[in-house]
Amino acid sequence: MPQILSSTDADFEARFTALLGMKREDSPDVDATVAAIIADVRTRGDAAVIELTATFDKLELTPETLAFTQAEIDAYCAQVTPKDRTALELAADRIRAYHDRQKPDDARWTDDTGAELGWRWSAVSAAGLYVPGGQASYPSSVLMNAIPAKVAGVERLAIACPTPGGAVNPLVILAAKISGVDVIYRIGGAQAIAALAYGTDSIAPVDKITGPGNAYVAAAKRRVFGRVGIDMIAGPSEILVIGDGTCDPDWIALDLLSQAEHDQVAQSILITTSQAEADAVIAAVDAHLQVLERREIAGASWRDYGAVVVVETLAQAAALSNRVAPEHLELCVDDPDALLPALRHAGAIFLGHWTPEAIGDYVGGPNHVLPTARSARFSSGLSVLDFMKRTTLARMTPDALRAIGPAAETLAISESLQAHGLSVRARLNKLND
Ligand SMILES: NC(=O)c1ccc[n+]([C@@H]2O[C@H](COP(=O)([O-])OP(=O)(O)OC[C@H]3O[C@@H](n4cnc5c(N)ncnc54)[C@H](O)[C@@H]3O)[C@@H](O)[C@H]2O)c1
Ligand SMILES: N[C@H](CO)Cc1c[nH]c[nH+]1
Ligand SMILES: [Zn+2]
Repeated sequence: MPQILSSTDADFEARFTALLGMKREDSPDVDATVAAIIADVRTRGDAAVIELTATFDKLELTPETLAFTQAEIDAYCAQVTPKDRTALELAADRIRAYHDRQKPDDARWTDDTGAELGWRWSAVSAAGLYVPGGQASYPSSVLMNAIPAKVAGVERLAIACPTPGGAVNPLVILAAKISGVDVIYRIGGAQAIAALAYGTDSIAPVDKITGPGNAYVAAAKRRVFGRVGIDMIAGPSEILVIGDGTCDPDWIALDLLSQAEHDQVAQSILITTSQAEADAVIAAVDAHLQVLERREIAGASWRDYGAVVVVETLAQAAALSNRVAPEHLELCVDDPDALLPALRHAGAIFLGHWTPEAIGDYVGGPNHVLPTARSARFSSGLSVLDFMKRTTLARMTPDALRAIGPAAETLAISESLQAHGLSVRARLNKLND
């Protein structure tokens, strides 16, 4: 059974706070394991990656087989059915169209002193794209990572994707080909993140690592940050549905299960103003859990981390949702636009009964790599900007330097940084010659 809470219960605040504090992924155990894996890869390079892949993915590799060859890529792509290819291409087109709109503009202007100022955006040179592959395979995550990187103009794209026991989903390979990826490594987990960050003899290091993954992947990304850039913590999936009793409870149940089936530590929460809806959704989830293919994973997630919260008003629901800051937020209410202004913290919001979160996972257009573990309070879903950085530009003229240079000199003296002041003064003196 999930946790069942009612806002009128005396212990509601304590129980809701405990729900927020649940440790689903950042446990000290995971972090200690990840620290040891990263250290091993830094020390032993390919040998460590190969050994860890044998341990965790039950796959024997050599330095020569770490990456798929072109012949393998072509052979896997040829296995994809026309129906699957068409669906993948539709998804790719929609994701590209959405992300094309995110391209930022450079800026350049001259202020009233004559100083020319601005900024210029440029792409990182090489990106490492993590595509999960432990408990499920994710062709869609290939597109969600690679397309914004391409739109940004990244020169070299490397994918890391585990293939447990050597099992390969041909759609993952086709998605990589469609989106212009340069190399696909069949490695996963913390060892893949470490290899992309630090490099090995066979794996060239990248500048930025993006993409979702399980708790080990998320912990590894936290640890390599600084050596490389990362997008965000996109860990085990989450969904929060706000209901007002107007949606089919079966639809809500399936939406909750769609994220629960990702991982035993995924989290699905319903907050509703209707006790009848809460009861009906719980019953519908139970019914689906009898037959769902991934019922073990989804059932464990629902039992251990699921929650149904009954509240008195939608305003209350919105306030609680903001405290959760979920990865995905579905507004299964009669008037989602009326509720939207009250919702500040969520990775992605899905408006109305006709917008299942699963559309966003595949074909909606927005990115499905989204912040989890309450990090939507301060970060956003993957975008073109994650693959770019902004460089500022400045050009002084003699007049501009005359106007603002003395203030710089004064501030340099106040910081006891003599050379700073002198570098400005040398030019001002020249102007006074
Ligand atoms: N937030 C998002 O945007 C988003 C998007 C898609 C998927 N996801 C999440 O990605 C995750 C995918 O997880 P997954 O497990 O299927 O694939 P994964 O590729 O993330 O993880 C598999 C790897 O985990 C490592 N691993 C597993 N057990 C380990 C252990 N005991 N010690 C050390 N390493 C270990 C192995 O190296 C293995 O290769 C799910 O949690 C899913 O919810 C999130
Ligand atoms: N819901 C996941 C993000 O949490 C993304 C995904 C890919 N495929 C299916 N779902
Ligand atoms: Zn999903």
